[in-house]
Amino acid sequence: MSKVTAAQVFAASPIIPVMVIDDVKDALPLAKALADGGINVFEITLRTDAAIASIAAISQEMPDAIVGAGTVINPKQYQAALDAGAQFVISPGFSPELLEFSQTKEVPYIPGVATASEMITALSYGLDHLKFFPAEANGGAPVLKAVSAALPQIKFCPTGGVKEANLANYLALDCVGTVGGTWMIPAAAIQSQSWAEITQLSKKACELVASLRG
Ligand SMILES: O=C(O)C(=O)C[C@H](O)[C@H](O)COP(=O)(O)O
Repeated sequence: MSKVTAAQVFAASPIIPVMVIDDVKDALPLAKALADGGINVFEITLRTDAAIASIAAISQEMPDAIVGAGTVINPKQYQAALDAGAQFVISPGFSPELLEFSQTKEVPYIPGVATASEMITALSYGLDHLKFFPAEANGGAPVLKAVSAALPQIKFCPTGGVKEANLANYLALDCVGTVGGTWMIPAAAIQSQSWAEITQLSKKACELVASLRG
């Protein structure tokens, strides 16, 4: 497991899958299915009890992957994620305490933002790689295009409602570094352990990105 910056996280993969893992036994097969499809940056949401153990398992077994903790909403979770080996921490939003805490850690923090004021607040902490959440509900690519005219120093990871049908709108923007989403990981496929299906969907997503980005 190596140290990475937020810029390296964004550069490492044009797609960051948001992984909801209910059972730690699914962690490795799921991560390997995504990696087989060409995706090796992972956001494991802390919305489940199995998340921390899943981060630890994937970090240990897949040293070439970049493993992140998602939905981190307080410093306690932030620290637990770091202890498990998370290489980046990402949130749907931020709080003053999370921003302060992040300043004491080397592992990069990618806070979620939706407004120009939140973006400016993040910038004041030196954070310029941000999650735009929930992307589609907040106006999607047109909003990012408008906001980046004023704040061109920010790179975004739009997440929330991003899927194959609207991917092109986001990837057309220079301010979009990567996109987050779940469309290549249907919950039913995890439940039925259909790992080949997840590899297939990941491959398709990567091919689509390659064709859009040229
Ligand atoms: O918990 C978080 O921090 C999140 O990022 C919430 C969702 O998992 C993403 O918004 C993915 O949303 P969909 O791709 O629309 O399924």
